[in-house]
Amino acid sequence: MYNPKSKDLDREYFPSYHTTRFQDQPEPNMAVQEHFIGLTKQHERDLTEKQGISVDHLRYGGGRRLVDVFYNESTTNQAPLFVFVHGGYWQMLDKSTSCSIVGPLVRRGYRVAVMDYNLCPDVTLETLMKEFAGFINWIFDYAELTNVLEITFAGHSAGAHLLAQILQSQVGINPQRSKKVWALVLLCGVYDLRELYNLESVNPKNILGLTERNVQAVSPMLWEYTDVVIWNSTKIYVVAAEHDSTTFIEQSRRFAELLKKTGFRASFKLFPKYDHFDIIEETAIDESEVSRFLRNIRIE
Ligand SMILES: N[C@@H](CC(=O)c1ccccc1NC=O)C(=O)O
Repeated sequence: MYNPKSKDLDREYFPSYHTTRFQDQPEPNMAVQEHFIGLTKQHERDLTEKQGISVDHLRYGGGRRLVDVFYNESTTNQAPLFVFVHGGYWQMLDKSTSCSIVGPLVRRGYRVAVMDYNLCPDVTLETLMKEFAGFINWIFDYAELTNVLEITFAGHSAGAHLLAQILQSQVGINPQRSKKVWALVLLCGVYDLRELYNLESVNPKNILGLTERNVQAVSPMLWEYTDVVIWNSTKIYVVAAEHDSTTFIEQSRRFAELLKKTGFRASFKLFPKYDHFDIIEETAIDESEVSRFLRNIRIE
């Protein structure tokens, strides 16, 4: 139990119920989600239409396994690479809602990759995670081909969960590769799926394909990490938003503790004022708290 006081687990695992915005709307939770989708799609259009940013469309596999890489005329060959993985409970959203983070980072010299992945129920969560491991290896191949020396990965919500896999030895990252990873930023994620997979609201008709037997295999909080030393130059930030549920905040806090105890350079950070959605929306604003945090990682 991550929030022993709660009697409503559906609510604990529905981030939109915890926003303090849109309180004048009949259903603030619907409003916050609609706003998020509308605004993030606008951010995507602005990149090419208003900000002079270019994009390469690439593919790392079949179906929806697509990657967009953004840069502008000042981007150097040796630019650091920033990779963003979207959330949406493994069943919604795509790269058109993943581009808020791009503008401020491209303007500060990064090349930024956002990606799509096959969603549940087209694939089970176990299959999605295998495909995501394929993406991680693909992006390191891409980095090698393009002479990238430094990579930062960030994931939001379900995307943070997917990204945690990079630390698992089965994914097969070697020390040459892990040394390139400057930071791993896990924003508002879930790392233990045992409470969540039984909830019809989050996992309707079990579209994630989870059972009591395989839920441990998809829960980073329950894994054993054996390849810790290869990550000794990577900073890991496990971040939660103040207006996330107690369960979400506690999952992040405890995941950070677990990583620290295991020997990773991990820290927990609670971002005041933000909720699950504006923490991503505001990555589009050059001087927002979250943007400043993301770019300071490099100089910390
Ligand atoms: N239906 C969920 C939506 C949701 O969880 C979500 C939406 C956008 C981005 C991330 C999300 N959550 C985790 O991946 C809710 O209403 O909170």
